[in-house]
This record gives sequence, structure tokens and C-alpha cells, in this order.
Amino acid sequence: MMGAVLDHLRSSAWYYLTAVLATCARIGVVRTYFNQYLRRPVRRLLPFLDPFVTIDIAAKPEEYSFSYQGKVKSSDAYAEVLAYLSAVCSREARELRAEGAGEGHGFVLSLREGQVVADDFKGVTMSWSAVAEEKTTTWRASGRCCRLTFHERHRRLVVDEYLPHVRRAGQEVMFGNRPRRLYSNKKELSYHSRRDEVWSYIDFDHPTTFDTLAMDPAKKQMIKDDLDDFSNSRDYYRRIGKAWKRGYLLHGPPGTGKSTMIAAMANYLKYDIYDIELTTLETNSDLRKLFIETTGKSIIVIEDIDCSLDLTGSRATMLPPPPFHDDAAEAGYDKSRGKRLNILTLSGLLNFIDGLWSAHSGERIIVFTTNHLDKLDPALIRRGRMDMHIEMSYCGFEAFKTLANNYLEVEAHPLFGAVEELLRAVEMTPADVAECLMPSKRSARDADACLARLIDQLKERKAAEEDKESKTADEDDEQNAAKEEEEDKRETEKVASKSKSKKEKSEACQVVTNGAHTGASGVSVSSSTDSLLIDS
Ligand SMILES: Nc1ncnc2c1ncn2[C@@H]1O[C@H](COP(=O)(O)OP(=O)(O)OP(=O)(O)O)[C@@H](O)[C@H]1O
Ligand SMILES: [Mg+2]
Repeated sequence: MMGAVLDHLRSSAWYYLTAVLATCARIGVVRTYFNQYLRRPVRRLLPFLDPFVTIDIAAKPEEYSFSYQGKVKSSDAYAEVLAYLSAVCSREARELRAEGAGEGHGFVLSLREGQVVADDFKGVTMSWSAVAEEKTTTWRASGRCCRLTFHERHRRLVVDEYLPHVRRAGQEVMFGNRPRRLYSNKKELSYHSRRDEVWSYIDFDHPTTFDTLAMDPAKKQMIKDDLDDFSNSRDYYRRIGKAWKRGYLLHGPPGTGKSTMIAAMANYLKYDIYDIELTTLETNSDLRKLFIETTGKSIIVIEDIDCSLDLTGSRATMLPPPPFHDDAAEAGYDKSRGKRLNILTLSGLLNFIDGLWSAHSGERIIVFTTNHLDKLDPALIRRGRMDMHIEMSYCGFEAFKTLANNYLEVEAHPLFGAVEELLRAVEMTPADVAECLMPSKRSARDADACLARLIDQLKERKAAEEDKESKTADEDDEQNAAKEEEEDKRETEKVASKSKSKKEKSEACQVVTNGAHTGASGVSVSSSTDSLLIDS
């Protein structure tokens, strides 16, 4: 009995095994046949059956995404797509996920799995959906993925234009979402230094805007228009074949708002600032190294360019590197250290502004500031290099009104008239005006007291200036009187000496006349009264 059961089981196991093997073989034969003869025609037919194409852009798997600093770095393209879609998602999608942006306090909104949004590009609808990435290996968890679906006939548009547009716009959104940065250059540079070894940064959170910047409103508007023009002119600069950059020279006395203007520019354009301290650099190649490590959408600043280095000489007279120069110390060569010290030259700086390196990716603004425009080499500031010269001047009434609004929150006041009149007569920097408008007690914005203090200060300055003027006038008068007296004295002396010489001449004539009488006695007299020839 037992033996019969076993026989039955064995035979049925054999039956099923052979059946399975036969099916597999059949599938294998069919697959081979399909691969050899049918795959291509079916693929050609597919667009007719399903004309939609999909592209997956996946997040980088976490196990690969630890950077050397130990932070998780998501795939650039995926993050850019998410940033790009964030605005569309917040408008259209009903089921969203929100994740903290990599930097800053913002959120990035993205689609929950299975959700779809549509994006229009040049009249074509692109459809984006969130899907789970297909597993490629058994040992790693499936990641997230953005799937783009579009019609076959828009393939070229998507590949050539839409995807680059998505990345660029995504980068801009990511850049805009993070806080602005203020970079400063590190001291020790080498040719192989990485970006983070060349620049260090802090978040730039300066509150100045063009609204709070005190200056003539027309001039302010002109600068804002110029910045707008520049930042929207990518295609224009490409077309005319110029690097996408613009130079501004800010000049004026200390405390007139040059640095404040740079902060306002950065906040207006949402650009980072790279503040270059030239005095810490040794050679032109240091400068180049710094420059190539800057990114697009940045303002590169060199403050007090007149004091930074001896960049005022002409290019021809810049010191050559040793050993061609006699005086090694003067040439910037430290014999004791066997090292060049300071051979950063004007021509190096000019190359930095408009040499080949200046054309690498993205838009850049270069700003120089100086208190002494006249000290700079014309080559450094000629138009084209520094496209716009902006004079930051003493506080006028319009600028004062901005400061009064900033500090005291008043737009009109009975004391404004007096201030206007005094500002016309006295030169005071916005920094000094601002100082007067700072209330002594922060809690009480006492406009009357602050304005009265400003008026007192202005009056004091006016009196001091008048005093100085009258003193100079007195000094001038004294000097003039002394001069006149001296001239009179000289004149009298001249007259006296003339009359004396006349007298002497007349006496000499008399002698001659007397001598003529003695001519007979052997003395001959020439007709000249100046010389007497005596023939003995
Ligand atoms: N035009 C202005 N608008 C608003 N605030 C100003 C202006 N000018 C000066 N201030 C105030 O004065 C302070 C000093 O100004 P800022 O540092 O911009 O002057 P500066 O021209 O750069 O001077 P320096 O030549 O000494 O570098 C600023 O912090 C700001 O509060
Ligand atoms: Mg300054």
C-alpha cells in the first residue's frame, strides 16, 4: 500500500516537473524568436499604439550620496526638477509633500506618489508625475523619481530646450531659496586649492534695500534700471559676443554709502557677494584662482581700490618680477624667505576684469569703491571696464527724507524746512545725518528731539564753516596787505636807487666835463659816459 502511494507521488512529481520545464522551454523559444524577428517592428509600431514618451529623473540612492563631509547630497538634476516643479505643484497639485530646503528656512513642495501636474512650455503640455523608481538591484531600496511624459512629436523640443530650461530655472529657484552669501578670500592659496579652501562665507543678511538707501531718487532709479537691464540681458550679451558682466565704480567721501549701495545691489538682484581683499594676495595667479572659483549671479567687490595696492602707476612702469630688477626688495622679492611678496600688478587686475577668465559661466558684477577718484589709473576705470561711475555725494534733502523715514518713520515734519535750508548750505554725509537721527532711547522715536539735534549739528557746522571762511578771508587780507606793503617797500627802494644812480651819473658827468677841460693835458675822452679811456 505504502509503496503504491510513493509510486504515485513520484510519477506525479515527475509529470509536473516535465510540464514546467516544457513551458519554460516554450517561453524561451518564443522570447528568442521575439528578440530575433519581432522586437524592431513592434518598437516601430509602438508610437502608433502609444505615442507618449517618458523620462525618469531619479533621486540619487542614499547609499551613494554621502559626500566627503558626511552630508547627504541628492542628485543635482532631481533636486533641480523638484525646485522647478515646486511652484507648479503649489498651484495645482492636491496631494503634496513638503521638505525643508537644503539651506535656509524655506520648504520645497513636491508631488505625492501617483499625483500628476501639467506644465506648459512653448504651447506644449508636459506632464510630470511622482513615481517610485524601478528597482535595479535587489539590495537597494527603490527611490523616488519624477517622471516626465510628453508626445513623441515633441521629443526634440524636450531634449534640446525643455530639459535645459527646467534645470536652469530649477537652479535659479534653488539659488533664490537659500540665503545670500558673503564670501571673503582666505589668505593661503595654492594652485590646487579647492573652492572651499579659497573662499569662506557667512550668510549675508544685510537689511539695506534701495528703499532704505538715501540718495537722489532719479539717480537711484537709474541704477535700478541699469541692474534690471543687465540681469535680463543674457541673450543680448551672447549676441554681441561680450562676457556677461558689468562694472560699477562707486566714488565719494567716507560715509556717503558706497558699501551700503553694494548691499542694496546684492539684495535687489539676489546675488552673492565676493569681497576680495587685495592686500592679502601675493601674485596675479592668486587673483585668477580666486576669480575662477566665483559663481554666476555674484557681485565681486574690491573696496578702497586706491589703498589696496600700488595700482595707480601706468602698466608700463609696473615692477617686473625678479631677477630682472636691481632692487629685489622693491620688486617684491623677499630674499630671506626666497619668495615673491607682492607682484600683483595693474595688468593682472585688468586681465581679471576683462580677460578671458572673466567670461566663464554666469553673470557677474564687479564693483570698485574709492574715496579718491583722481588717484586711480585711467586704464582701470575707463568706460567699458567700469561701465558706470556712480558718485555718492553728501546728503541732499531727498536723501535726508529717506533717512528720516528709515529712522523716525516720519514723512513730513514742521522742522523739515529748516533742515532743507541748512543742507543746501552745509555738506554733511548721510552717515553723519543718520547718526543724529538715531534716538538716544531706542524705545522712544522722538522725531522732534532728533530733528532738533540734527539742526543744531548743521548750524554748528555752518557756523564753523563760516568761521573758517572768515578766518581764511582774514588771512587772505593779511597776506594781501603784507604783499602790498612789500611791493610798496620794493617800489620805494627802486625809486631811491634810481635817484641815487641818477645823482651819481650826474656827478660822473661833471667829472667828465671837468676832464674835458684837461684834454689838452694829454687825457682823451670818449663820447661814452660809461667808460673813460685814458691814454697816458
Ligand atoms: N546713502 C546712505 N543711505 C543710507 N544709509 C547710509 C548712507 N550712507 C551712509 N549710510 C549709513 O552710514 C553708515 C556708513 O556708510 P557706508 O559704510 O556705506 O559708507 P562708505 O561710503 O562705504 O564709507 P567708507 O568710504 O568709509 O567705506 C552705514 O552703515 C549706513 O548706516
Ligand atoms: Mg565702505
